[in-house]
Amino acid sequence: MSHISIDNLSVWFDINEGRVDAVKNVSLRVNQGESFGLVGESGSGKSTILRAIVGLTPTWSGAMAVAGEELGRKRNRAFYKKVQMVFQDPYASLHPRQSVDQVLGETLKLHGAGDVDERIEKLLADVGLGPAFRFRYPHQLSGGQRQRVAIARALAPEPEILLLDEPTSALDVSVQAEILNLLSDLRHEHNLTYVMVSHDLAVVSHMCEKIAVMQLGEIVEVMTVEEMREMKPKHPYSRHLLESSLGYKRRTG
Ligand SMILES: Nc1ncnc2c1ncn2[C@@H]1O[C@H](COP(=O)(O)OP(=O)(O)OP(=O)(O)O)[C@@H](O)[C@H]1O
Repeated sequence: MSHISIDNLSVWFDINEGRVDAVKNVSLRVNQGESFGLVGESGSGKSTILRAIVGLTPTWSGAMAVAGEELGRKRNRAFYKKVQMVFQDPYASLHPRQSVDQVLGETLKLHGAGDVDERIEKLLADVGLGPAFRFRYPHQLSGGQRQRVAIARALAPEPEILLLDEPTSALDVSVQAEILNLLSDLRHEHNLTYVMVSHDLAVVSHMCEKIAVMQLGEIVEVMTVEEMREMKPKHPYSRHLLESSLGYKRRTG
């Protein structure tokens, strides 16, 4: 059974100028423990798929299921215990007036955890932050450290699935690899399933086993990382994306 299954998902937004069809008839399957990448140009609908899974898009049709349970219109606490999201911008995702202790403590209490002190220290250690970080505020942290705190918060309910929306693109290049390596280690240590959005093919090829290429709201191709590395994408848009990411010019004649 797939850990995440999506069938014929369409998501649209009704705005003043008319209707935006952000995701069109998308189907995908993610197995337990797998890391699944969504790539494609800006505006192709990648983040909208993650937002639809967590219940942040009001208008959608199709079917979505997580761990065999069909998702309805509302998500309950049990859902958020299973599925957590890490956003792109760790500056926006942490409340400036909440210390690390408060951020993690509140999340743990919300999900009914006991031994909160011990769990906070364990979460900090899991994301490579020492106990000294516990009483810091976001403005006292670097971008990479903030993203580590955001990841610790996502891990607090002991989820099965992490949805990662460009988790390193707001960070300095020098810390991007550190955070990606941390996420890889955490996946193996906690047996997590990932769906990761990125427009950087190097990032998804490092992180994911399967990659879906999106264009204009549709998935045009799903390929394995081996197929991608061997330059075997079938769809012309996937080939274009791959070639441009390698900075590599096709010879035309
Ligand atoms: N709340 C919203 N209201 C109206 N249109 C929206 C809304 N959210 C997203 N869209 C539109 O839906 C489309 C898909 O957006 P989405 O953010 O999913 O793309 P993306 O592939 O994740 O892009 P990026 O890589 O730039 O984040 C875009 O045309 C976007 O403008």
